[in-house]
Amino acid sequence: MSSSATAIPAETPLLSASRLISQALSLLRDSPDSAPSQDAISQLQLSLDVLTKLDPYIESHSAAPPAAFEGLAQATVSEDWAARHREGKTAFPLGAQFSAGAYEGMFVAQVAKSIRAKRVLEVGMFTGTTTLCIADQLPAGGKVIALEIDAYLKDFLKPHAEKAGVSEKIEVMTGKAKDSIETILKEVQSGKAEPFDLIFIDADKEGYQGYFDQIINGGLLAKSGTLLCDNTLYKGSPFLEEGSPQIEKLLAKVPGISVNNAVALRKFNDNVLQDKRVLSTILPIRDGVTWINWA
Ligand SMILES: C[S@@+](CC[C@H](N)C(=O)[O-])C[C@H]1O[C@@H](n2cnc3c(N)ncnc32)[C@H](O)[C@@H]1O
Repeated sequence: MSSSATAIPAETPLLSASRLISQALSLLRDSPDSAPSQDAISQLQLSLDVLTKLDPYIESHSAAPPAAFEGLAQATVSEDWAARHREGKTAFPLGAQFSAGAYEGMFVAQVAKSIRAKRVLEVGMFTGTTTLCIADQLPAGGKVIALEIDAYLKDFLKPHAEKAGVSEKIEVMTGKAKDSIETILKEVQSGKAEPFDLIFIDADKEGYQGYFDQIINGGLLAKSGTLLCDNTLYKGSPFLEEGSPQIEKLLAKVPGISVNNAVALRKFNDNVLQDKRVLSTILPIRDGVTWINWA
């Protein structure tokens, strides 16, 4: 484990919520036989507000996405993903929640802008909400190469990218990301293409370590480049003790959580931390984003 041996207290919104919950629990424990304490209930309600209003507030007070984002978001939300999967158009059962949304899309785009990125790689595109945000922030001649297993999703993004006027800045490579990265690696290693200024890994979670190894071992990330990896705080699972009753309960009770993803991301976080070639910080952005640079 990293971090200083001396813990400096962090006064955060999550700490406010946890303090309120802890006080409510004490009130409930002190009156086990009577009706639930009204104080406890109102404290739990307040902590619920602090927790559930955090992400919407961040989103409403962060940079807005490009105008064409709205149509793409609406199409993403109204699509019948279960039907598309039954028809064999998507390899996996997808859903609107697979999109990183406006706030995270714009965060990735702002990173691209701040480092003056010209070449960006996105591993796992879905409907391209983040792709669109990135492309909108790239300078003329800039390119985001998005890797996506489903050709259906490439077609899904097309009209929205055209409407946004960023089609020439987006190249979607369909097929398994591992194979697409291998193809790109050959181009970069033979000098036919430049390494990437920014890479965003957001495909299958069990594949993260493999993508990281391909990228870092193969020199796909430019020397001053930034690598971002999504979902590294996967629903709260990595920081609950492995094998504990708490993690078992989380895995059993949180809808849509995958045990394999939880295991893979816990290992991935440990490996990244121990990899002396890179410097990394986990940012509590939505489901967690790890920010990685060369050490
Ligand atoms: C979480 S979504 C990506 C969200 C997107 N990056 C965003 O910011 O909105 C993951 C995507 O990765 C794709 N995917 C999963 N496994 C893949 C693989 N082995 N190769 C390529 N794409 C894959 C899925 O089809 C899905 O569209």
